[in-house]
Amino acid sequence: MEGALTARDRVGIQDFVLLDETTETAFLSNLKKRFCKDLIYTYIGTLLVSVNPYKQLDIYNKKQMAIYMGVNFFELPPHIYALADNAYHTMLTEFNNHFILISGESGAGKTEASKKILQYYAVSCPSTTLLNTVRDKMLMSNPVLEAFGNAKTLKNDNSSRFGKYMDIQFDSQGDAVGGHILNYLLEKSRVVHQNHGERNFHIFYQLVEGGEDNLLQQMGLERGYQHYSYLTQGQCATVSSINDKNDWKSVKNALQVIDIDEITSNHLFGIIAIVLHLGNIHFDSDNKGHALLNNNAELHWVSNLLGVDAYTLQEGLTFKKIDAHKDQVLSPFTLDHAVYVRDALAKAMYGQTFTWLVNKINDSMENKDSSRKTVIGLLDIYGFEVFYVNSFEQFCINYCNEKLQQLFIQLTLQAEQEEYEAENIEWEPVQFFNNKIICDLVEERHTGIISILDEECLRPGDATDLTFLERLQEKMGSHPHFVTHKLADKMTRKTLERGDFRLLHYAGEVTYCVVGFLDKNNDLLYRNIKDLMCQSKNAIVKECFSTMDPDNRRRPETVATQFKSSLLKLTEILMAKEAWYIRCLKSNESKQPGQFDEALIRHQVKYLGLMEHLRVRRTGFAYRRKYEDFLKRYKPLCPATWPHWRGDPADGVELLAQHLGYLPFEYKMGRTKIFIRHPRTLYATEDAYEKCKHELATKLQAKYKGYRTKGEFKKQKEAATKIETCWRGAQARKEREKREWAVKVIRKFIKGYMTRGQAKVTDNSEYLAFVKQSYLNRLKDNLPKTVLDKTTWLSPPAVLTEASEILRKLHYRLMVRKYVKGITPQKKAQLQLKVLTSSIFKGKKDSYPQSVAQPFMDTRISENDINARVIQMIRHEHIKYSVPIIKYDRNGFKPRPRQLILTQTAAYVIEKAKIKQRVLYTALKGISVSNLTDGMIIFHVTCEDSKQKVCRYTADIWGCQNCLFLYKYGTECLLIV
Ligand SMILES: Nc1ncnc2c1ncn2[C@@H]1O[C@H](COP(=O)(O)OP(=O)(O)OP(=O)(O)O)[C@@H](O)[C@H]1O
Repeated sequence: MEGALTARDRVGIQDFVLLDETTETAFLSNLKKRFCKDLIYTYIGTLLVSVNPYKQLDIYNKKQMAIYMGVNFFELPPHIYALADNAYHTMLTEFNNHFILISGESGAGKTEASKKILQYYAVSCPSTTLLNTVRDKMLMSNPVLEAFGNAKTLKNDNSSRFGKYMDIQFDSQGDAVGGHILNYLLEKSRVVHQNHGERNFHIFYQLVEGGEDNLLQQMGLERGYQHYSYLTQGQCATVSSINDKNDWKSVKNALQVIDIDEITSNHLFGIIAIVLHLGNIHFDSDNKGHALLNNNAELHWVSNLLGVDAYTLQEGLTFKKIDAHKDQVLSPFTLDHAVYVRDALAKAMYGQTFTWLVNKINDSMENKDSSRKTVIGLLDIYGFEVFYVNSFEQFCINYCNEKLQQLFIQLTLQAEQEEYEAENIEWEPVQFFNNKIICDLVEERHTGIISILDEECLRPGDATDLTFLERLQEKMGSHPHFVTHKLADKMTRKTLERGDFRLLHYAGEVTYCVVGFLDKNNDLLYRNIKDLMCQSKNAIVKECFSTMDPDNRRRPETVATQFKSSLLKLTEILMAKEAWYIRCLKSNESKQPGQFDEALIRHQVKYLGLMEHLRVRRTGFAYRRKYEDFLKRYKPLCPATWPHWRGDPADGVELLAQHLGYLPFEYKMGRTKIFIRHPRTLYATEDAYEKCKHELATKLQAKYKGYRTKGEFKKQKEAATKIETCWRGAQARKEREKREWAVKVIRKFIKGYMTRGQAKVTDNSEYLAFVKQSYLNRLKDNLPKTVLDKTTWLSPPAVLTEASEILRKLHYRLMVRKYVKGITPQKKAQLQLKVLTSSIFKGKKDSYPQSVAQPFMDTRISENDINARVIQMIRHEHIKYSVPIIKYDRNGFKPRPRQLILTQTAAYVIEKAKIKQRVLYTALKGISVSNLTDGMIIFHVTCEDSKQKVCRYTADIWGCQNCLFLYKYGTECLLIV
């Protein structure tokens, strides 16, 4: 695609600066050559000349946009995208404000150009969801403003009938973050009157053609423009290039995007309906010539839609209220006057609504972030107009174009030449027509046309359009750019009516008809009507009329003066920004594609000052910069100036230029600036800078990374040291605490030791506890292992003497118990025998000691011995083990085995033993020892003895004649049955 485009673009010369000759013929021939090949754009340096092709060209798609993004001006064929992109990038690099002045006559393609630029920014700028919303609002403001502010004229089917200056705000990243629109002088007269072949504003037709049935019904409207007198005066409501039905849908959709909700939209369309109904209100006159309303239905709809009293409205349309002292007098209007008031109301309502709409759009596009932004302004203002009949509106529009041409001259031709002079640059002056003389003719205080018009509007007495003309003639007299029928020579007079005046504009002659000048300039609305509108239920009408002129008593500024002031402000806004120019040329009057009307284009080339601009560009310099700025930007390109140039900036720049290989004719050194002749030289420098920037960036990046890593390392080291210090501190504190604790413990220990003999007090309690614990611990490991070991028991500290003794006893008991438990019945029997023997023989028999170690093989104990021993044993208090014995129940002698601890029941046992003893002595017939090793001693008792209760009783139990007393031993228990 790019290749194809470049190939096509080899036709003609892309930049007029490179033309061999700077004649008008050569210029037009190049323009035509390119136009015939659909190459509608050509440069004059950085100025873009655009010729309206009147056909859709395939050069505005996203692919094309991508090709032009971030590419230097002259690297690609001329295009509006190239200009938009360069303005954008210059704004970003220099961080300053810019504006793109789009000029040309009506129908030359200004609005289209501004739309293309907006679309380009919408696609090329970085986007986020939020930014997309802003972007959509900016884009969608166009169809809304076009619907309400554009109309079909003889020159253009979509002619802007208002001036528009739109600021696109960018943040430092280059994101489009907001927008603001300034609107200038809407051609309100079109609401009530259209010339033949022209239409009212598009929105009226869109509503009656595309509006939904119920909406139309609600507003009392009928489908079709033919029902409305405000829409039929031009007799050309249907236009082939306009599709009102589709446009209606787009507008409704766009209103939503710009945050206008359904209720507000209905109020907005309600106003359109009110205007249409107003247009259908007709008046008759009574026999006194006073106006009478003859169409109550329309009045009803107007009052209904406005939400005001119908009678008051009727009164306002047919009477003037005059304050006479404290009373109010109603003065009836003539028929013409009533029509005038009706139209004035319709115009005011539409005009105010348009301003409201612009404000609403501004609200929705507003960026509330207060950070600094740069802007690119787009100025799309109505182009120079010459109609068959030109009125006050054309006068204002053409005055506006004069001002813009003046600005162009000031910023390009004049300023440029003055600068060369000031900078001492050799220069061959280029002659150009300075239109300041015409601007002065229109706007000069006291003597300008606007001042005279205002005077006529404001002076008391019967001022009329004709008296205004007379005053003009008086004051302007011999001005070379002003002619009237009276002042003209014979030849010219033929072309002028008596009520006309002619201005020789920079773009050509325009004859203005003075009729309506005073009324349009006054733009008055009677107070009673205004007050009534303030009471309207339609929120927009109410808001608009309430804020109209807050100071009700002061006469508002005239329309022309307001317009003059707003243009002055606009000039100031533009002068503070860097300018980019698009000069639009109309290719033919009949809006036909492929037609290159040479005469028409020659005329435009002439009045737009393109030849002069070309000459200045060719002999002049494309680029200039202050030495300091130039050096600041490009110093990295030369080792001598990088990184710092300490000497005179001019010398630094000279060195830089030489290092970059600038040829002597390519640049000039001025007093404070360097002037570079061709953009190519600058772009080559810029490319070298970009390349160098990358290298520098890599170096910087490396340095920065190193610096950051170092910093990071330093930080880490510092952190480590800190942590270490903290940790050490914590450790030291811990150590100190430990030591303190140890000291305390030792101190306590010593104190405890010193007072160990005393009763337990605070000072020795811990020590004693320690001593106890350590004694018990030691004791635990050093307990005597055998029952016979009587020496091993550790000697206790004083505090534990008693406890130690108890423990010792317990331990021995436990050992004894264990020992006893571990004794086999045989061994037990042996032992018992041994014990018995010991009690019998110890100390009595010489051989006794030797017998102790000898196990008994049989018993040689006499029955009496045993008997006596048993009794002794029973009596023995040291039997400490539980013994199951028979307890004799006194009531019935029922045996009941009972577990008794003998130590606790010694008395009882003894008592029983006595009984037994008695039994034994009386009933015992003999004792025998079992031959078996069952450890049984058998007591033989006679059972016949009836007195022997025990025996009898035992016999009951055993069921035998011979009662058995079984005395079982050999276990730890003693059993008596
Ligand atoms: N680049 C273009 N490509 C195709 N058609 C174009 C182009 N520029 C303009 N036109 C056609 O010319 C018509 C008039 O253009 P535009 O409305 O931009 O003129 P204008 O200079 O803004 O006029 P006015 O001053 O009356 O508003 C457009 O409706 C469109 O049909």
